[in-house]
Amino acid sequence: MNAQGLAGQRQHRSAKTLNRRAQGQEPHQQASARGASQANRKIPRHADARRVAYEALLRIDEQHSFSNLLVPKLCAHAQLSTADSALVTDIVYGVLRWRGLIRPIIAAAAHRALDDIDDMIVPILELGTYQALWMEIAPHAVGASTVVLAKSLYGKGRAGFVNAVMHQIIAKPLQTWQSMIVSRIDSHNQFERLAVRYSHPKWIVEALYQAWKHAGYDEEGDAMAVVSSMLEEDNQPAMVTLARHGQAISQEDLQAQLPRRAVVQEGLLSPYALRVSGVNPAQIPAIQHKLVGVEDEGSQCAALALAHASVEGQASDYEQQSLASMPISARAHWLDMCAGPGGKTALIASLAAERNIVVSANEPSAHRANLVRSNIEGLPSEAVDTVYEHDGRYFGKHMREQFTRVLVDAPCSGLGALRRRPEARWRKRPEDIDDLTQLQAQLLRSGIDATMSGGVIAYVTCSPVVEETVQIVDDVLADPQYAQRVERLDTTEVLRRVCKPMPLPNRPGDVTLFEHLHHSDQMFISLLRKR
Ligand SMILES: C[S@@+](CC[C@H](N)C(=O)[O-])C[C@H]1O[C@@H](n2cnc3c(N)ncnc32)[C@H](O)[C@@H]1O
Repeated sequence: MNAQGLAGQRQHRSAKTLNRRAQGQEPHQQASARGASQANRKIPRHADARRVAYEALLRIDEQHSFSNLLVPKLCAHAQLSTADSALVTDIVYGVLRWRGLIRPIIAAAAHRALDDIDDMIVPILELGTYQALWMEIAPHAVGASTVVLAKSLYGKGRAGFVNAVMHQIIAKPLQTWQSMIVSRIDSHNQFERLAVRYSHPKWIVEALYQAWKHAGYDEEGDAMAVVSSMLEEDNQPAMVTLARHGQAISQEDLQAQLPRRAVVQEGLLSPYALRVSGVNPAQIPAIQHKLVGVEDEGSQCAALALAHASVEGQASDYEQQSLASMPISARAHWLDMCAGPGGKTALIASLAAERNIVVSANEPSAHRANLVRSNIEGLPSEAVDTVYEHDGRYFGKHMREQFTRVLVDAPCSGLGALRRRPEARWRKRPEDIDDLTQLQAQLLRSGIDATMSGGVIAYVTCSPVVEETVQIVDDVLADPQYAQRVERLDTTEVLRRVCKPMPLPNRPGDVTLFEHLHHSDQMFISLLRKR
């Protein structure tokens, strides 16, 4: 199958789905196995783990559910054991991550296009393929359990088909399938080859390539090999990272609260970070008391960069004269303009409080604004004076030059955090980025306008995509209204000063953190100062 064949197959498939949606029908309402399926699909209590995984996949596809919310809910409903719940999570997340390769394998093994296979059977084959080729589960046992699942839901006929396809699939190891499928793609189409090998949409592979080329790291080495490493990282589950809220608790006291079984690693980038696995964060007392949050290290670096960049002139005077004895309204203020759910708010507000500075947070979504309020409960009451629910563009107009530091953690495509959201890569569209860039630029302008002379603005995204990052900053700074009034700071210098030693670009200016280099989410940080 050539590149166009694979891409065409996916497009055709989604066109088929969209067409059904346009007619008011969900995909499951038309395929041939459907009549029986609806009755059989009600998950019984104590259902088999694979049956729960199947239901999760269907609902994620049909109802656009989020896997991180749906899977625990279904596992709880089915009263699965902890081990079975972990199995369901592994399988569902694995299929969601790898389906860009799993689907061509199924099509090749079935000797037919995926569109010619019943929509209700494809997820059963996806689950079987992932378990047989990716997990260390005996392939023949997987084949048998996959056939049993198909038979129990859709009867003997379809189980026979599943049996035949699974038989083909387990006959070859993953590497053989991978090479075979990739070799069918034109060797000149390197992006498509990487897209299929590492199961990403091609446009994301191209966007990551461009992001790397712009990021200013050592140019030695093959950029395509670097992109392969990034894609590989996207397919690995991320470790949980904790962020201590400033001096609220020491690293030692936090470690003492972790259960013995926890695997603990010092932060790689942030002095406030602790990486953990084998522990449910919700059960750690310091998390319950909001002295510590769950926050990726890239985000922690962004918060630290804002807090430690040098302010000058009026902003510097304000910060130095800000005293605990002063009323809150008279103290220096920082603004967290796009704050929900409040991970960065808690860290920057704890750092600000150490200097008698107050943070104002803002989040237009009421639900997310409440998450911000909840996230800051462990901080001293004067650390955050208000959680506004405005559109961020309000501040540049109505609170001009009020803040000494402003964080614009802009809404973005989130392509830098794909490893945390297994289904996200298939839901994003290049048009999503076009829709966001205008808002991103307006929020940055608003942030600059809300900053007083000598103050600092951090423009941050958890996306490395050039159009959402460096291009936004370049365009705003090229505008004559801002060109003379704003200078770009050297973010590499600030991160070198406040974070642990880490790879940084070879030139001064903005920094993009990359999963494969920093083992954090991909985070873009640009620091600007108002003249
Ligand atoms: C990347 S998230 C922020 C993450 C947050 N800073 C944290 O660390 O937890 C972007 C946020 O911007 C909010 N947002 C969307 N449109 C906005 C607007 N017009 N003005 C301000 N915030 C907006 C979104 O609701 C979302 O919560």
